[in-house]
Amino acid sequence: MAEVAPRQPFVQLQEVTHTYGRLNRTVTALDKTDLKIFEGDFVALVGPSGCGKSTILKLITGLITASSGYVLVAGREIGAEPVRVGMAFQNPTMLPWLTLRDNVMLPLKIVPPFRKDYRRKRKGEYRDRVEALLEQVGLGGFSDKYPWQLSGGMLQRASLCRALIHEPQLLMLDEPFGALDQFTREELWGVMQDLWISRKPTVVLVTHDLKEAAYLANRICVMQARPGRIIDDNEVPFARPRTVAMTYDTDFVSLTQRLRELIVAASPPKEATP
Ligand SMILES: Nc1ncnc2c1ncn2[C@@H]1O[C@H](COP(=O)(O)OP(=O)(O)OP(=O)(O)O)[C@@H](O)[C@H]1O
Repeated sequence: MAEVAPRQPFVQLQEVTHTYGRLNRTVTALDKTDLKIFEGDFVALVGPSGCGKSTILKLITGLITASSGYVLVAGREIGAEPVRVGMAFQNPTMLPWLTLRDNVMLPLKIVPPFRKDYRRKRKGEYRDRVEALLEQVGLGGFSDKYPWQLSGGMLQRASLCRALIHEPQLLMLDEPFGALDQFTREELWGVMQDLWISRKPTVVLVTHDLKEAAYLANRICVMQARPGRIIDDNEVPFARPRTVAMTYDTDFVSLTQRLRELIVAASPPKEATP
């Protein structure tokens, strides 16, 4: 019988250590960390403040270089080949002088291979593509509005569109729903889930919200601080599409409680206050 080759991870951290600062003022943000993320996966990183979640995002996107160890994307060391990345943060940072359509269109103007065709396709295909995506996230009819005319939830929807419009191989989400009220946040989980189901990008989500991690991710990696390490890697077994109602089910609540206990145990002790 022919042997089946093992599936190759799309992103791999091998014994990665990252230290910020120099001389006697250094912080080991990440210590000998291993992580494998497969194509089309949705991985959430959770853990106490300062455990190195954002550092992992920066390493995977090549914004910083590991002090030691290897960061591989698509089987090659990061930086060897350009990788298309989409990002969304807590603050949607839209350009105020551009309409929603033009804000979402920006990556097509900047990122290869799209930028080469930008002028030619701008009025046609690219514009339709932006409109279709805005429609999918419930922003149909708002493309001519300016950022100041929209609510925080609407801007975050647009920010997800901007992160996805250029079909990124990797989607990095750094607490994208952290500044929204609970209802808007839950609505946006649904939007994000629909986008993931229809496009299957490889996603890494950093969040402090354990319910959000369990709603959205296929895998949840729990980290500890000082030094930053992954101490637990959980498959999330719940069927998709997930709903807010499911977050009250016993299995869902047990999972988030277990994660919470792990994080509390992994948090550095609070300094005593006089
Ligand atoms: N540019 C930097 N210079 C020095 N130290 C840094 C720098 N960036 C991060 N750190 C430190 O590295 C550690 C990990 O930071 P990182 O931002 O990755 O953590 P995090 O888990 O994303 O934190 P949070 O949940 O609070 O956003 C922290 O102790 C932080 O203070």
